[in-house]
Amino acid sequence: MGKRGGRGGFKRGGKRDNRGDYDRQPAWKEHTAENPYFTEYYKRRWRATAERLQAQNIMDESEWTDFMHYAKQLLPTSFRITGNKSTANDLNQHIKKTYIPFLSQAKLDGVQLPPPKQLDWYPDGLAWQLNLTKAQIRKSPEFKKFQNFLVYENEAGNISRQEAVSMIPPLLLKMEQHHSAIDMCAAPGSKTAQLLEALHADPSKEPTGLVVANDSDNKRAYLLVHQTSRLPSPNIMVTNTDASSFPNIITTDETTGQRSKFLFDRVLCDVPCTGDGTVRKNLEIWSHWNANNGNGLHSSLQLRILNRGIQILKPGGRLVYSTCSMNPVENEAVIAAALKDNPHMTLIDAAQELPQLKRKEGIKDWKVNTAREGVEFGDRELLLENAKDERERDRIKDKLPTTMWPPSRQEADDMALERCLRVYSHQQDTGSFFIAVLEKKDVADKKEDKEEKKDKVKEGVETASAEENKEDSTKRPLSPQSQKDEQRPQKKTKRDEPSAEKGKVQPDNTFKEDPFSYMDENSEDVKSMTEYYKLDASFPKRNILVRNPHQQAGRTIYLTSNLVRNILHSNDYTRLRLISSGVKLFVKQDNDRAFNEEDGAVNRCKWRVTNESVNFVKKYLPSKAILKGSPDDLKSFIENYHPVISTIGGENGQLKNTLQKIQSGSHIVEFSLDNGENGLSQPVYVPLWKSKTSVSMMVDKKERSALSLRLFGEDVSEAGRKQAEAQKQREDRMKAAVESGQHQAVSTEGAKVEEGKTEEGASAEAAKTEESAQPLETPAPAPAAE
Ligand SMILES: C[S@@+](CC[C@H](N)C(=O)[O-])C[C@H]1O[C@@H](n2cnc3c(N)ncnc32)[C@H](O)[C@@H]1O
Repeated sequence: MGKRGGRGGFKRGGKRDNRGDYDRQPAWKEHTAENPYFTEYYKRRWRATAERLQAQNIMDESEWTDFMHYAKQLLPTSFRITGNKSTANDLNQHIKKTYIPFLSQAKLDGVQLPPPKQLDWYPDGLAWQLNLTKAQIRKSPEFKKFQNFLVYENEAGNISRQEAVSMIPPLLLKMEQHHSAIDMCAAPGSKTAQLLEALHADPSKEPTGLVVANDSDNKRAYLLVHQTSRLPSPNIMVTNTDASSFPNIITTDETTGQRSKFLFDRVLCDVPCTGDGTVRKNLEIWSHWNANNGNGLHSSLQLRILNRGIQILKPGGRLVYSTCSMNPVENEAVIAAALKDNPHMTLIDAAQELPQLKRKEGIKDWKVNTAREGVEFGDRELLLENAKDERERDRIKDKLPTTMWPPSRQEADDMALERCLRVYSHQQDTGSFFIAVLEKKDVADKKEDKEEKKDKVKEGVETASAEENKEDSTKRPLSPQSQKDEQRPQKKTKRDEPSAEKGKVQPDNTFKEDPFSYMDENSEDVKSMTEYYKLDASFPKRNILVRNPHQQAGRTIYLTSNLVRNILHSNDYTRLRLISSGVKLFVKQDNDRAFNEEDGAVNRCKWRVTNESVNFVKKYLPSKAILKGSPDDLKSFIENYHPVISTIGGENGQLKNTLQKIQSGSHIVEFSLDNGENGLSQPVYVPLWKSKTSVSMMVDKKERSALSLRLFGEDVSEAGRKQAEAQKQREDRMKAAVESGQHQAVSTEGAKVEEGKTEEGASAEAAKTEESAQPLETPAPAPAAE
């Protein structure tokens, strides 16, 4: 989160100097939900002159106790139902019909436990909150079952654990299927997932938009590759750059060949922040919190990222800036500075959007912690006046730019800073969050704006607009005023080098990704794929991507959208620091000996459809090329990884007859599974690999288990059986230990295992390795009999 450690130097009880209290912050007691500096910063309790009663004035005095009460409670779990609209509504109905009734009866020690509740402000009721402790869940058989269901569905990518308030920014971005969006600071990717869902909301339409998920941290960028693969999309690009100098993207008009700068319809700046809105989840923030951290982030990163976001936003486009901090220096101050510098940007009144969401208005006045300069809430001009020499003056200018201070009341009113949204923990039992929704005036508005400005200039109200001169320079991220004030050199990035400015690509030796190239649509490999699968002529053959410079099919073949293809043709991927794009389309299946040696096979094709691409590929197949299966058939595939064909679906299985007749290789099966309650009203499509006498369903084990749970009420898969066995063994061990008087030691161990299971979620995702990011689609080995 870009948090910085507090500066050392002043120990608790150490020598006092004149620098004020905030800078004396000691290494506070580990993980105590208290921090007097936090309280003093947001609400002063002492020296209670009327003006100082609340240092930042972020909420009414009367609310503070309530706020602190919630801030000290652990955060309830919240989750969203993911996927397109119809599958998400299905699963939501399943939760309501299958789980809520019996969870509403659940009691612990005779006391009724609160069932999960829908977040009333979230569209279509697709987000839920569960307010129980881990221990309560563990002890309640009903909730334990529900927890198990959540874990499986989360792993299968059908639900996503996400902090409730973190769901707000993408909703306010109003992403549609034709929009191109960039998530500038995207990892671990929960908001990117929401953008992708919006892009694919209507499964009957092929989206023309784009989602670029960017993060400057290399490891976290790979986490994005994993996270975005949960919602496979040909319209995704994952990049690994510093958002404050995000490179210009070029696109080429296919008819005229004209190259132009690409701008986004939607920009999300969910910037690194001090994170004090997440204290209910990240307890360590209580001990590390320090007002200086917010000061440091304001100009070094947050404002620079926002300014770059504004530069790459299309006129008429929408931008959301958000932080999980309550600090006005990281919030309204950044927005005010950006608005001053970009008169073509306006704050949108989002009062009517998400009407059920309780929120407070943005603030127009705040104070800046200047304790390091010896005055607690100092005035910048006075500090500069009192500086003892030029060096100190330069340091103050550098550390405390003017943009940190509030604009004049008139300016704040003109900017309508009250339109920013502040959401606090006590309002609806969540974390705290800050969101600002901005819009870039479109061309028509701009004309009006210019006219208006001319009039103003005539009237002598304003001098020429900075907007006309606004260039897309990564070297001028701060406002003209602050530039003038600061006269300090900006940190240089590689892209700031003169040759980069002239369009020459600087070799970046730190970037080691394999190249991206598109296959020749007339190549033998592409022909073999299209002929074998009988792909419709509308299949976008020219968008088949490979990861080598030779346009040759490697082990994995990807599919991208037209727009991604255009971008990849028009830009050097190393300049964009592109690390992945598109959806995994086919994987080479070349280790099935029986298949390779099979006699008489026509159009033998070694490219098998992946589970990620099955829903795209099936749209281009003639309907008779899609096999049909029943719930019994599916059960055979879930129970056994490589069932022998003759055993599939029991005695009356239809699918086995078809499988016995068709040639070996990759096939797609449609399962109609709706029983009115399982939340599977849409057919489920899965890829199969048929070998000589056996078949494998190429679906990873987590998804098998989730399907099994929905269909049969239990996990009948091999993995599920093993897990159940392990659980039973643990319980037996615990029982034995209790009997032999070692209860304490073993139950702790048991609890740890359970916790590990229940903690699978956004934060646990972060720890996942690349290995686990790979789907567990192991190619079917030829059965022993073959
Ligand atoms: C608040 S988190 C983003 C959370 C994310 N939007 C989500 O909802 O899952 C901030 C992210 O910004 C990244 N970051 C920090 N500095 C950055 C920069 N200069 N450019 C791009 N990303 C940056 C961090 O690595 C971190 O992943």
